[in-house]
Amino acid sequence: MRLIPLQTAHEVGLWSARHIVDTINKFAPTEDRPFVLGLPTGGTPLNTYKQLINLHKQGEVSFKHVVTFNMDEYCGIPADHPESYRSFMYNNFFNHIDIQEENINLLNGNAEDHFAECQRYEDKIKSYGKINLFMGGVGNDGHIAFNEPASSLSSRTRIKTLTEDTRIANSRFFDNDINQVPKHALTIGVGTLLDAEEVMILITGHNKALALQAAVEGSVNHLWTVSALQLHPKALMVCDDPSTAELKVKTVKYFQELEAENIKNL
Ligand SMILES: N[C@@H]1[C@@H](O)[C@H](O)[C@@H](COP(=O)(O)O)O[C@@H]1O
Repeated sequence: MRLIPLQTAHEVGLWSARHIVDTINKFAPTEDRPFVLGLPTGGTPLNTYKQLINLHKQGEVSFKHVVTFNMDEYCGIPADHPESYRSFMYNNFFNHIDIQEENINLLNGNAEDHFAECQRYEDKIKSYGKINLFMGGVGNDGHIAFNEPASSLSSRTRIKTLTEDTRIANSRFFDNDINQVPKHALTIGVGTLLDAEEVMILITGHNKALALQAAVEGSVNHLWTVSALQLHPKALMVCDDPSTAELKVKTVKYFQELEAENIKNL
């Protein structure tokens, strides 16, 4: 695991966007060999999306040959609901870049047959071989995508019941009214995420400090599904200072030293 200890959420946005752009450009995608990018929603990645749009406008990256797969989607709200993850992605990212509509993959939370919809998604990912880089956030309770505590660490895309904690946390997007927050969502599984070539998790704010501690210093544990990344050969945690509050000083110091070495060796 590589942990990038930064100061602010803004820096997390800059660093992660630069990492995505550099990884896409190094891959040099073409129509026949597209770059496959996994994407999250939430408040945390907003800085990254803004910065990716800036870098695109400055001509530093094209998304023409990038295929995207989003992590999750609510069930039971219309696709054009302002808080659907589809709306979030178009409003905050897709409408501002040169991605081709047919390269955007989103789960349909209103599919009549959830099982078939989730299988279709898994099959579509497989048709590209693998996801090259999956970006994610983390819930206060350490969930990744909507893999709530006690999710199987080998789970695949499926329907999940959201915990009350998650619905309370997400009620800030629904007039602070938990009754408006959907009770179910379709989500990629922990196993789906672990299959990606590289996983980059963004962690900002003091309310994520326990999740980061569980991810880095805890043991692999299905109650903190983000801890499954300890099993991934190329996992990257990009953090701001408040989110590291529960880590041991020596843990943060070690990762700071590693990054200082990396910069020296560039
Ligand atoms: N399903 C999403 C997750 O993918 C996201 O990581 C989490 C944290 O969101 P935020 O970044 O707003 O704290 O919220 C939701 O539960």
